[in-house]
Amino acid sequence: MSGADGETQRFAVLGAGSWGTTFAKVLADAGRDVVLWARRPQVATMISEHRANPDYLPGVRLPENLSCTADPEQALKGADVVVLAVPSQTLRDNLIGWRDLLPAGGTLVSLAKGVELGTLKRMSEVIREVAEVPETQVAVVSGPNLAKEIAAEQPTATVIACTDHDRAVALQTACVTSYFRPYTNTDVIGCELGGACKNVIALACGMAAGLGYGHNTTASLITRGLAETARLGVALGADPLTFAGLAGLGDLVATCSSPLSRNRTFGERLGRGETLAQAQDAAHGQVAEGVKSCSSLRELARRHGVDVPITDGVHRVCHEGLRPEDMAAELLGRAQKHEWS
Ligand SMILES: NC(=O)C1=CN([C@@H]2O[C@H](COP(=O)(O)OP(=O)(O)OC[C@H]3O[C@@H](n4cnc5c(N)ncnc54)[C@H](O)[C@@H]3O)[C@@H](O)[C@H]2O)C=CC1
Ligand SMILES: O=C(CO)COP(=O)(O)O
Repeated sequence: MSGADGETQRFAVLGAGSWGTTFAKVLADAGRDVVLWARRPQVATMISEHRANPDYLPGVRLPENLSCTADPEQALKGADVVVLAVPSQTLRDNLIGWRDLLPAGGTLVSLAKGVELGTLKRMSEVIREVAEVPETQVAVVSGPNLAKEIAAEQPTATVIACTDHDRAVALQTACVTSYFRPYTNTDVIGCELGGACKNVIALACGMAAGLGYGHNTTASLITRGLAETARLGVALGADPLTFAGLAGLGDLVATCSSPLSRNRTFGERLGRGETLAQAQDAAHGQVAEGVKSCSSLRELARRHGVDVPITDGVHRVCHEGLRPEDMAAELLGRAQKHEWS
């Protein structure tokens, strides 16, 4: 990777939703040369001419040194680092369209938090497969990173995970700002699992809030959610310590507690008795990844013989008509056990 200090790299951020736009702002604020790709030309025009992306980040002024285009070829021209910021279930198809434009030897970075339906692959696995690159060329960013807070330059930390430590350090250097503090990790599996699972647990916490339950219920779901995330992660080869870190507990707490979380908000609507379709309408096209990842994670856990009762309940509420109050009763009515068994 050119420029270990991050100075000479050119970044393409593909996806101008909440997180893609915010991450591009972070890179621009860090002084990097960055081009953002927006799917809709009107979004690209709005960003280029008015320094704003009001559909996703109302009230946020984007830096002057951030350019935006709706042409992927233009976004990717000369890029050393490609940041993928589209919803996880769309990553494969988008990447197939961009494959021939990707830089040889460049770093591919996933911002997406999900597990692909059908293949049950993590996003870095999808990237490796489609782009035909080694795992050392793929990095992921994951942590307590609610886009709107970061766009408002509120302090936060994150994890940049790559099996190639030097590559992770180069990215860390490239995106550090006064409000954004990245740490490195080589446990890509754990960081990705943490990011995908917390969306499902946030749906459960939202359901609990919608049912009128308080902080004890939320804390119990967060803690037992972390236990099932770690169980699954370890079965897949993750380092258990990762789940105590920013991409595990950190992201879980932020997402399960914040009204800014789309997953938690979605779950809250279900808990109040709305249907899946009503909750989807209210999301206005913004992604609540856990609604799909609950199914892929549940299947992944089944294949590895891992018990994930909260994820299973969320799947059944979202896709099999179980009522949230019945999910709560079922979770409480399970056979009693030791906390760590
Ligand atoms: N928003 C947040 O606070 C954070 C989001 N993430 C993750 O980043 C990924 C992207 O999330 P956001 O930017 O928040 O999503 P979003 O819903 O705000 O934006 C998604 C973007 O992808 C584009 N896109 C490209 N192809 C698409 C397709 N086929 N269908 C739908 N959209 C398509 C959309 O036009 C839009 O610009 C997700 O996996 C999410 O879990 C991770 C950390 C923070
Ligand atoms: O990943 C996130 C925070 O780290 C964003 O969560 P939501 O997708 O639920 O808004």
